[in-house]
Amino acid sequence: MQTFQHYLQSQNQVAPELRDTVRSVVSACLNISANVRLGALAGVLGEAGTGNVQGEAQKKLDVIANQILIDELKQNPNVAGLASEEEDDFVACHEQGEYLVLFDPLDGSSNIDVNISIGTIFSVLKRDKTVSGSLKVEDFLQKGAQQVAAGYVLYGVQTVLVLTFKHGVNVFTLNEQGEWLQTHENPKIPEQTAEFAINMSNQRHWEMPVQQYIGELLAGKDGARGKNYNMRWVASMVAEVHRILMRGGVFLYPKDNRDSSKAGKLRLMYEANPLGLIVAQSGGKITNARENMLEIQPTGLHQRVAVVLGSAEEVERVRELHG
Ligand SMILES: O=P(O)(O)OC[C@H]1O[C@](O)(COP(=O)(O)O)[C@@H](O)[C@@H]1O
Ligand SMILES: [Mg+2]
Ligand SMILES: [Mg+2]
Repeated sequence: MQTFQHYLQSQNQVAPELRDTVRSVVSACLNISANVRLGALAGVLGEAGTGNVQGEAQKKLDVIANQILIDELKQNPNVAGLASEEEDDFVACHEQGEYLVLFDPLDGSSNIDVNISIGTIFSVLKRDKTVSGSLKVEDFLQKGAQQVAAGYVLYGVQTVLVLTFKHGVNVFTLNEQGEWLQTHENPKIPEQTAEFAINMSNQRHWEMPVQQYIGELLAGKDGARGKNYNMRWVASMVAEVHRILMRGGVFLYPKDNRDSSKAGKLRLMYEANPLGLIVAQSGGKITNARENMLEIQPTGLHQRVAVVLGSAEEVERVRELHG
C-alpha cells in the first residue's frame, strides 16, 4: 500500500508548494488525532468556557485543534494566511506565501465528549498575486470551484484522511505507526440511494419544498418515489459525508424559519465548500437547494448556507422541488 508521503511525492502535476501546504495540514491533524484518541486521559474533554465569533460555546478540543493547526501552518512559508471557524478574523502568515488555508478544526463538536466520530475539514485556495498589498478578507472570498485542494480527517472507528487535488479523491487510513496508507482510490458516490440524513427534530421549521421531499421519502414504497428509505443522523457533517462517499446517500441541512437572518446552519467556507469539492470529485452533487454550491460567490468568511449533498438523483429531486 502506498504511503501518503509517496503519494504526495508522486503528484507531479500539483505545485510542490501546494503539496507542502497540504502536508502541514495533515501533520497538524495527526497531532489533533493523538489528543482526540486520549480524550479524558489527556484532560481534553469538556467545555472551554469560551464562545466563537458565531456565538457558539467552544469545547476544549475545538480550541486545542484550532491552535494546533494555526501553530503548524504559521511555520510553513507557503501559507499566506489562514481562516478558521473558531477565529473572528483571518490570520496573515507569510507575505510571500501563495496559499490560503481555511478550516473547521473540529466538526461535530456535540459528539466530542460522547466518543462519536468527529473530524477536521480543510480547504486550500491560491492567493491572487495580481492583487497587491497586504492580505485582505477579499483574498479568501473565492468560489468553491476555485479551491485547489480540499479534504478532511475523520477521527472515527478508523482515522482516515480524504483528499482531493481536483484529480479525483484519495483515502488514506492511519496505521499504528502513525503512517497514512492509501486504502481507496477514486471512490464514487452512487447516483441512486435509499438512505437520507436530516435532523428530523427541525421538521416544523422547514420550508415547503423540504417538507414535501422528506414526505416523499417517508411514504416509502407507497409514495411517489416507490421505494423504502432508511435514515441516519450522526450530527457530524464530516462523518455523514464519509458515509455517503463510501456507500451513497443524501444529506440535508436546509434553511429553516427559526431565524430568518440565517441562510442555514453550516458554513460555506469551512464546511460546505471543502466537503462539496470532495463530493463533486467523486461523482456526487452539492447545492444550497437552488444553486451549485461551488459556484456561489462568498460574501463573508463566516457565511452560512443551506446544504443538500450526495447521490445525484436525490440532490436533483430536492432542487426540482425548489423550482
Ligand atoms: O446539532 P444539529 O442541529 O443536529 O447539527 C449538527 C450539525 O452541526 C455541525 O456539528 C456543525 O459543525 P461544528 O461542530 O463544527 O459547529 C455539523 O457537523 C452537523 O451536521
Ligand atoms: Mg463544523
Ligand atoms: Mg467546528
